[in-house]
Amino acid sequence: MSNGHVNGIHNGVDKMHINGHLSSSRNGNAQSKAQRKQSSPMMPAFMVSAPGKVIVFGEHSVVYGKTAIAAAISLRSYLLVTTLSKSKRTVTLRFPDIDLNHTWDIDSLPWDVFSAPGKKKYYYDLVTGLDPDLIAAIQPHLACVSPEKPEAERKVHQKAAVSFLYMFLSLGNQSFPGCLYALRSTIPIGAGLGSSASIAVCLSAALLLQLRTLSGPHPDQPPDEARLQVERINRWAYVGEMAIHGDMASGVDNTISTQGKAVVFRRPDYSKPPKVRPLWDFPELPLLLVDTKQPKSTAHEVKKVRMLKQRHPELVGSILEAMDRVTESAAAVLDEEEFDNDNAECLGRIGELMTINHGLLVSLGVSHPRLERVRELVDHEGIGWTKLTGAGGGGCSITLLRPDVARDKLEKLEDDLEEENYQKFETTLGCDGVGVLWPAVLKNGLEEDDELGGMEINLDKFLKADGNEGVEKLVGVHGGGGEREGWKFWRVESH
Ligand SMILES: Nc1ncnc2c1ncn2[C@@H]1O[C@H](COP(=O)(O)OP(=O)(O)O)[C@@H](O)[C@H]1O
Ligand SMILES: C[C@@](O)(CCOP(=O)(O)O)CC(=O)O
Repeated sequence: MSNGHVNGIHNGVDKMHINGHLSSSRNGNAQSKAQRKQSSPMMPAFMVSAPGKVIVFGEHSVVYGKTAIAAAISLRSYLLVTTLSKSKRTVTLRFPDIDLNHTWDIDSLPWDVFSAPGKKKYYYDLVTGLDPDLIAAIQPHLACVSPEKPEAERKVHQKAAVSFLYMFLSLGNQSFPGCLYALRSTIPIGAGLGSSASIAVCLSAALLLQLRTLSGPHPDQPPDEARLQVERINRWAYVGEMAIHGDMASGVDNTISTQGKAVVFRRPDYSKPPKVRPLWDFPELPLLLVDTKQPKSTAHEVKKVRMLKQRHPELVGSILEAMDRVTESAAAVLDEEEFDNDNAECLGRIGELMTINHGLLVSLGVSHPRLERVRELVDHEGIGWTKLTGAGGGGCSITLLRPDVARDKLEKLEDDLEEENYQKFETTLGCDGVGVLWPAVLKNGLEEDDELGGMEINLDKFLKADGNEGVEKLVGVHGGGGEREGWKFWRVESH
């Protein structure tokens, strides 16, 4: 780890004090004056951001240790973290996309349960399952979240809240400063594009930054060090994902959201970290991303497959095995040096594998008539190859477009989709992973290290920003390539 200030944050030995190793503020004088951490100035407001993803191959089979290929997309979540003055002992989530605004009194949270011997976890721990006692301790603090809302909305709120509270209570301690976490996302919610994972990644990165346990990102950081930071963020984001989806979550969503670009992912042993192979040269595939606008539940679809597997272990086992072969074949094709994303034959090979993958997903029962309708429209016109992406049961599909497809055919498809209430998304694959804007100030063309100027991202404006465009403009995303001024990313590539 590098020393000194990184990104304006101290790192190094003092993190141990903050993350609970030495701190014992609740029993007063146990800590000697000499050991006590010097009071530090209030942190500036800062932002973190993490992308959504598409699973190109291997959803569901990945839950059973098979291979998946996933790529980060340009749709992202943005989290603005504001530290409150010392006297304010509250923590607030303001997530206007889902109309959630909830405040907990920090001192009323179940710190004793989370810091009990055998329960306490540290920022460097690998947590591979949720602790039922800790989940139980959180329940009373969820019960008060949006009690007046209809059941469906309440569930969405509680998922976000449980993910946050589990991470906050595991990583933090009672002397954590009062904070406000404001979140906006350009990723459609619950559409199979990894909205929950991107939020878990933002929250994990924010908490680890607040605890001063991360170094960087900074431009001259060695890739090994950057990888360690990204690994830590990912581990805790996985905990947040499990809190939403249960222990069956494979971790592919949070991994691609943290790391960015594209990855070949496998988790054969859930007690160990996954095996992740980055695909640095992931080709710019001509993809059409379509949201069916049919709500789905990942947990429900994953459970359906589990039950099917219990009823037909051998049959489902062989389907999962076939899915693994499809993904491995696709990885091999994408890895070929001569793979050319403008070449019809190359695309056809990937397209064929997508069609097979989709067929296998259908046989597991995770498609939906609205997904099949997209496939029908695309197949009828011979436009490309379509598969569902994510958990299925609704959500999104991806279509790999033939390079020679006539413009008018494509326009007709787009019109048909619009008429039938589908939403098309323009997005790029292989985008950056988790990023940090520290402090939350846009330089407006000034030099990076110019201390004098810049425009602070205003909380109120952020909360009220109009749609995806408004959010992106406010956080400094501009230009067709999604350039972001001032944002920094952990650079893990070593080539
Ligand atoms: N923009 C958002 N603001 C707040 N919470 C969100 C947002 N997007 C997603 N979430 C949380 O993530 C959950 C969706 O997770 P999930 O069903 O896995 O969908 P996805 O497939 O998009 O990841 C929601 O119920 C909500 O708790
Ligand atoms: C179905 C699954 O493979 C992917 C789920 O993706 P999403 O939540 O629909 O974005 C589940 C998992 O990998 O944990």
